[in-house]
Amino acid sequence: MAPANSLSAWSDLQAHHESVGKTIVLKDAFKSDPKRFDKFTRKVTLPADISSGSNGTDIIFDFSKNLITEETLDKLVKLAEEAGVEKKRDAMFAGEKINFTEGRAVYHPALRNVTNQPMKVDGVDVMNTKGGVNEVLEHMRVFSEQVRSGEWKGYTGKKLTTIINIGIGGSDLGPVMVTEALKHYGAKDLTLHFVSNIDGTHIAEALADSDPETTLFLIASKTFTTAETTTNANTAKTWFLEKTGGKGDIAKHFVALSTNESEVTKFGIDPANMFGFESWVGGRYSVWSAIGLSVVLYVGFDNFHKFLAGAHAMDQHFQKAPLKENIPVIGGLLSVWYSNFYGAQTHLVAPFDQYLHRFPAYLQQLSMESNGKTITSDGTPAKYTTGPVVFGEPCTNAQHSFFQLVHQGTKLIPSDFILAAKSHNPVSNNLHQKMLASNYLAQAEALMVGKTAEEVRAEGNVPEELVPHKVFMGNRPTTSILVGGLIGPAELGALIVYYEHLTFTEGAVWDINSFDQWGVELGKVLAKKILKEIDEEGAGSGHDSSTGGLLGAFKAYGGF
Ligand SMILES: O=P(O)(O)OC[C@H]1O[C@](O)(CO)[C@@H](O)[C@@H]1O
Repeated sequence: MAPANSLSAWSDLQAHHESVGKTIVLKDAFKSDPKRFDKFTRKVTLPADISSGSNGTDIIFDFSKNLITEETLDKLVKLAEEAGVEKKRDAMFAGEKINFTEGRAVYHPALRNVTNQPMKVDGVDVMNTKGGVNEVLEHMRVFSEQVRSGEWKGYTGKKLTTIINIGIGGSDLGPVMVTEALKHYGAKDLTLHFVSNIDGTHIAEALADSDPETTLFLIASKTFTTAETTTNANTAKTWFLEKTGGKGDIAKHFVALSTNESEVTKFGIDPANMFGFESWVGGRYSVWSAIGLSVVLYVGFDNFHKFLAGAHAMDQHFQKAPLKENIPVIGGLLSVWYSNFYGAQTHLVAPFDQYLHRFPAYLQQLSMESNGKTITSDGTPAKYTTGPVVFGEPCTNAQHSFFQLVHQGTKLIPSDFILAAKSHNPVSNNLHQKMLASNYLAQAEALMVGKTAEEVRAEGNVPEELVPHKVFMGNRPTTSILVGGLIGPAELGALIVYYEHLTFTEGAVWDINSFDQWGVELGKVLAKKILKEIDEEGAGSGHDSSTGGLLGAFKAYGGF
């Protein structure tokens, strides 16, 4: 594919930005077009049998508070066409090796293919082959039901009531985020810990809280070679064997979620207790795979299945909807619009939902590990900016911390606000929910309409020298996502996949490979070398004076 800036739609958008984009005033656009909300709002509906609402759940994506006209959207769609977004999407769903730097298919949609469409990689039916998607799902179902019912017992015959998932990156962030988001559905008699950091505090705190007789360890690692995970897993194994006086049965207390059977076996886990998946599942897309076992254990298989089904519904929308109606495509094109034509460097995602408090952290890996790239498909550097810095926190908390900058700072920060119409906890007669919703609506409105100097003065009693400080420029774009009911498993699945395919669309336009992650390697290699040097005499070799100086100081102060 060609670099994005060589496409004629790109130059067209540049001209359009100069003539139209720069001058759009959103509040005026709403005044002059009463149908603007309808024109730029899109909806998916999740069917009743999977959704949390008895009549199904609508999820509304209101793009109308973005700096676009109908012409802008048409031109962005043209860009997607010229960049081959549909072709690339179809290649992904056809199991082609679109991860061209690793020679791999990108086939995580198969993991949530609950309607069992034929899906093949290299001619192999990945759904029904031995060890394939359906077989692993069945293994997850059986195992989770055994653990949840107490039929699966620890080495002294007790029910397992503590689950410690040891993994990092995609083998941690998805399970953490989803179990938090679905806490309402979680088994109340299970305690979950997620240990990811190599900082010994993380595993030590989890172990301190746990009883070896009733603890199940899930060692979650696609490669089973990640230093943090293998080190934490070995520490957990040593703790388990010490605490049980060597009587503890690893087979009853340790399972592996991985693609690497030989490393799993070397660690001492019986391959019968391994839940596998394939190399075509990228780490940041792996919560749908065996890596989601902690989710299944916590919320139960039926809920996990609904989670997959909600994701599948969004996959189908992405595959079938025309580009102009295609919700993740529009989201991705808006990101391109702001990044490449307005110079925006960031993207804020603020869920107005406490259960979604880890959603932004999850999206950071999804987006930034996927599209934090410079090199395009022909091996040359992109001459345009690519993946934005994604950040966020739940609201209303974020409003009381960094929203000052979003409202009055010098940067343009395109923002997504997410709200569910219904709360799982309608306490105080829904007072909290109504206040939450009023903030969700008010923030987007305030960011758009702003406040002029005249309006500040009209409030009265404002000293003239304070007027400029109280002005809000407004015209700051937001996308409002409204789940028309509760956020249950299916709704969550659909929301995640919206962002997955938004990220896909961005990468497809930018002509980069969204599916590798070479950028994490260099630091890993250097850390290995330095780890050795900590145990050797001196302050290492071949380092710059800062690294060498700090290494020496660390050894002296730490007594190493
Ligand atoms: O599941 P693994 O193989 O332990 O990898 C963990 C994470 O590490 C990364 O490779 C980055 O270092 C991520 O892409 C991945 O999700």
